[in-house]
Order: sequence, then C-alpha cells, then structure tokens
Amino acid sequence: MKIEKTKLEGCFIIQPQVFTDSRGYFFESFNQQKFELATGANGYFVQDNQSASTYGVVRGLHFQKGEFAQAKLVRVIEGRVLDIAVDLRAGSKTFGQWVGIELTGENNWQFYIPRGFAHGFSVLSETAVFAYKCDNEYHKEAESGIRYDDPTLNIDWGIPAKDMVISEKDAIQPYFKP
Ligand SMILES: Cc1cn([C@H]2C[C@H](O)[C@@H](COP(=O)(O)OP(=O)(O)O[C@H]3O[C@H](C)C(=O)[C@H](O)[C@H]3O)O2)c(=O)[nH]c1=O
Repeated sequence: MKIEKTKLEGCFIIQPQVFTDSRGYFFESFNQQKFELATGANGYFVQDNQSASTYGVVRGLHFQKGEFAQAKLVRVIEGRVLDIAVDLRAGSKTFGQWVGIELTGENNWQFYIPRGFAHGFSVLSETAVFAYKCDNEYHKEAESGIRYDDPTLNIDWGIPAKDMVISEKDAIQPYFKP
C-alpha cells in the first residue's frame, strides 16, 4: 500500500498493492490495521455505500453536519470519476480549498476524506460504480451541501456543463459561505 498526501491536510490517496496473475487480479480493498498505520486516521467505519452512475453525472457537494459528520474512504470499482473534496474545517489553513483526484477501476486508487469536508464526484466514463466507507451513519436530518457550480469554489469537474446530469436536490444546494 502506498500513501500520498494531498495539499489538504488529512486527505490521502491510497494506492493498494495489486497482485496480478494469469487469472486476473487481487488486492485488499480495506485492511483496518494497515490503513491506520499508514494514515494515522481512525479506521473504524460503520457504513458501506455503493452507487452506479452514467457519464456526466455529478453527485455532490454533500456533507453531514455537526456530530453526524462523516469521514469517507472512497474508490471506483468500474469506470472513471473525478473525486472532489472541499475543506470546510473551521480554522483550517486550506479552508475553502478543494482537491480533485481521478479514481478509476484501473488504477484502483482510494481517496480518504476526513470529517469536515464536502464531497462529490463527476463521472468521466460511460458508466461508473462508486463504493465508499463512512465512519458515521446516514442521518438525513443532518444532510447539507454546496452547489456543485459555486462560483467561489470554482470547481473544475472535468466535464462540460452541458453534459452534467444533476439531481433535483443538488440543483438547489446553497452557495458556499466563506
Ligand atoms: C447517502 C445516503 C442516501 N440514502 C438514500 C437517500 C435517497 O433516497 C437515496 C439517494 O441519495 P442521494 O441522492 O443523496 O445519493 P447521492 O447523491 O449519491 O449522495 C451521496 O453523494 C455524495 C458523493 C456523498 O459523498 C454522500 O455520501 C452522499 O450524499 O439514497 C441512504 O439510504 N443512505 C445514505 O447513506
């Protein structure tokens, strides 16, 4: 497993060791002890999620508020996505900054996003299957978000606006409050 820091403290790119042979491949998609040793982060997750999307879908930017905030360990099982994390941690020197990581079913990279971030992704391939672990359960009442096209954040989703497929919920998210 290789760990790469990002410009947002606490956000890590994780490159698993992939074993290939004439049958195909194998890799440990999660190992709590190795994860905690490599990142220093809490490796206790309580919920796994999976979603499938077609090209142009943008899901996000989402987060859960307060005590229900979630850290996420995200990966792509099939396809290609541009995964975005936005630093919303009060007092963070990178508050309001974002980072985008291309996750694919080929590179098998994972992206760890601590609590205090908004998260979203855009689908760059025809289809994509996205899977992630959360360290806090879903609490609909604590859901919040930021407009994917917020002019202050000015996120480059890697796809033209004309191609974007947005949920009704995401189309009416509030603007970022610096
Ligand atoms: C997140 C979630 C949703 N749901 C239900 C609620 C809706 O009836 C349905 C679809 O939910 P939503 O449209 O919020 O799904 P996404 O747009 O993929 O939301 C996710 O997208 C971004 C990328 C995230 O990081 C969050 O984990 C999450 O907000 O699943 C549940 O039952 N449990 C859950 O944990």
